[in-house]
Amino acid sequence: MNKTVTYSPAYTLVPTYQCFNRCSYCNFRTDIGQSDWLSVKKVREQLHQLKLKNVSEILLLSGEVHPLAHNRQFWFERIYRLCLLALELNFLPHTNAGILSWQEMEQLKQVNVSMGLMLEQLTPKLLSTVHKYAPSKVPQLRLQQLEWAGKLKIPFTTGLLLGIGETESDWWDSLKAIADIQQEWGHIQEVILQPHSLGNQQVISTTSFSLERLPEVIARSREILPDSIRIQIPPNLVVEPNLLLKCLDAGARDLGGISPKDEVNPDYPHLTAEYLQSVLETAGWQLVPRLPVYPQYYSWLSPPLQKLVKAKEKALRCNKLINR
Ligand SMILES: O=c1nc2n(C[C@H](O)[C@H](O)[C@H](O)CO)c3cc(O)ccc3cc-2c(=O)[nH]1
Ligand SMILES: C[C@H]1O[C@@H](n2cnc3c(N)ncnc32)[C@H](O)[C@@H]1O
Ligand code: MET
Ligand code: SF4
Repeated sequence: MNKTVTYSPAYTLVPTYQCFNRCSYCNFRTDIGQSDWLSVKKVREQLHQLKLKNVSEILLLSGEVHPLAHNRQFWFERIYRLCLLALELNFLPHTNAGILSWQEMEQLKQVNVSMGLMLEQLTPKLLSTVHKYAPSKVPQLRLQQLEWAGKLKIPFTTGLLLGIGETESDWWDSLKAIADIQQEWGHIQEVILQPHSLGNQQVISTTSFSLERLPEVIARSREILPDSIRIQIPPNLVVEPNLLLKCLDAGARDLGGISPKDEVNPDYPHLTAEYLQSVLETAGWQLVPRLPVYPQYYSWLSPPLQKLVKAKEKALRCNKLINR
């Protein structure tokens, strides 16, 4: 068996924390007008400091502006501009900015090597609970986004948020929906199985996902999802070494972006890749860095993006040798 586990050395940018949705599990959002927009100037400074570190991915995670709000265009252009800047500085952008119009997605494809949107869960019943005030979380809308990304040939990351009030059979329904979309379009690189983890900002006082169930969810996901999809789990939310190893035994093969701060779950700091490697080694696993786009999708990218990706791939290989 190939005992390789991947992760993406990443840095997260947040264009805005302001969000018109109110998912009751969210520790990220602020109300409209209650936080600053990330400026191009500030990002330029931040990214310049990063230049020598081994970071390849810039993950842009954003709060959302209502599609009909007067500042939707301003929001979109800021995100586009930040992606461009990241590219100019030789980083590879991956944007998850929630629901986008077809045109917005088409434009972001030009400045992203891959994009993401969590399905969360397929069941509509969450629309009367945790998603009651979150119009962006309508499951059919999210499925449509996954299909559009497929039609536009955008390498994509999606996933489930576990433990937000869904049942066990809801998990399998959500996974089957993703499997069906993959069957048709083949653009889904990874599925994140994200355990809902309580933080100190969120409005509900429900419980976190019971982590000990994660290995069985992974094992069943491995049966439902096609082999072309890698299963990702966040190591900062699954910190107990034995549990992490059980998740790998069950079929997880990717640890996602490892960045200085997990913006979505700021109460759960990331461990370093070196530490994770030391845990994985005890069971014969090897942790290797990857890019935010997998090689089988390189031909989907525009020629300038392909060129940059190939250069980054080379750099990744060299760094790996230097670090050994
Ligand atoms: O590559 C991605 N990683 C996503 N990640 C994983 C990310 O790579 C890292 O685990 C950290 O969030 C980086 O700070 C998420 C993590 C979460 O806690 C919640 C949501 C996401 C969503 C994405 C995503 O769309 N694309
Ligand atoms: C960007 C993604 O972050 C996830 N997300 C939002 N809040 C939490 C939380 N408390 N715990 C874990 N994941 C969360 C959702 O799945 C969203 O789509
Ligand atoms: N707002 C987007 C979503 O929920 C991405 C960031 S969530 C912290 O899909
Ligand atoms: S999870 Fe995303 S959509 Fe929901 S409130 Fe938070 S930022 Fe907004």
